[in-house]
Amino acid sequence: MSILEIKDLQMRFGGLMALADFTLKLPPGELHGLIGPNGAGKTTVFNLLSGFYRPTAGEIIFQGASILGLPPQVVVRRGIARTFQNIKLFQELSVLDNVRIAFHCRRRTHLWQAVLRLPCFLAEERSFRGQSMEVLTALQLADVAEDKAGQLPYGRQRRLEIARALATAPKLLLLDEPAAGLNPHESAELMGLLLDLQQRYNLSILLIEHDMKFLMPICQRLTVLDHGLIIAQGPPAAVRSDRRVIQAYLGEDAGA
Ligand SMILES: Nc1ncnc2c1ncn2[C@@H]1O[C@H](COP(=O)(O)OP(=O)(O)OP(=O)(O)O)[C@@H](O)[C@H]1O
Repeated sequence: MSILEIKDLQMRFGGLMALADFTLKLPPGELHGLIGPNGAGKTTVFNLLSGFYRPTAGEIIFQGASILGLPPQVVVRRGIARTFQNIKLFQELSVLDNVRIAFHCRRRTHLWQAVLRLPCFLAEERSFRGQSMEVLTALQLADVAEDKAGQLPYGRQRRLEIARALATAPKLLLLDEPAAGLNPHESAELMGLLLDLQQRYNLSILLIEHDMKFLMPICQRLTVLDHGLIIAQGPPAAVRSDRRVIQAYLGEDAGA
């Protein structure tokens, strides 16, 4: 069974068809790449999956149930977490607190229990702190847990965004250009780290990335969008040699 099934998804903004007939079945544990030129509709797919937009047509089934029309905070609790193209951290808070905040959506104790500092609240806090440190360790950020997020080098801020998404205990992780702004060495390191996370947390991952070089070796399959339409879907080798992909997206880099 697929963990995610998207059927004929459509998003229209006034007269602009940003996405049409988008269909994808994602098996559990797949790392799936989403590529295409600027404005092709990639981020729109993420906004639809995470509840930021409501589609004008189509269906999204996640773990056997429709998530259509659910608001973002409910979608997160169902098990879909995302990162953004532009980093959205709490710059003034510590690295650890940025991750601890994300545990909020898993909190079982109530505000009045926090105010009275009841044992159940304190135990939950301790558990969240421990789990946050585990996530930071997985992202190789434990050594900077007490530093301000805004003072981290750019590459580490990108990793912190992923750590924060992981803290919501997702089954499906949506990563919007996680390697944007990284140098080739940092990008390669990040892709290796993503493979580790996929195994460690048993994740399905949908990953938007512009640089095909990094995507090809780590993805099981790819979907290529152009002007809101899927022009190819399949294993990297097949997609790479698809004539429409070469024309629309890869151009002269296809053989590189
Ligand atoms: N909220 C919106 N209102 C109007 N048009 C939008 C909105 N969001 C996206 N679009 C349009 O939909 C199309 C697809 O945009 P989208 O951001 O999904 O592309 P993308 O493939 O992620 O591009 P990029 O690689 O540049 O991030 C674009 O033409 C964009 O201008």
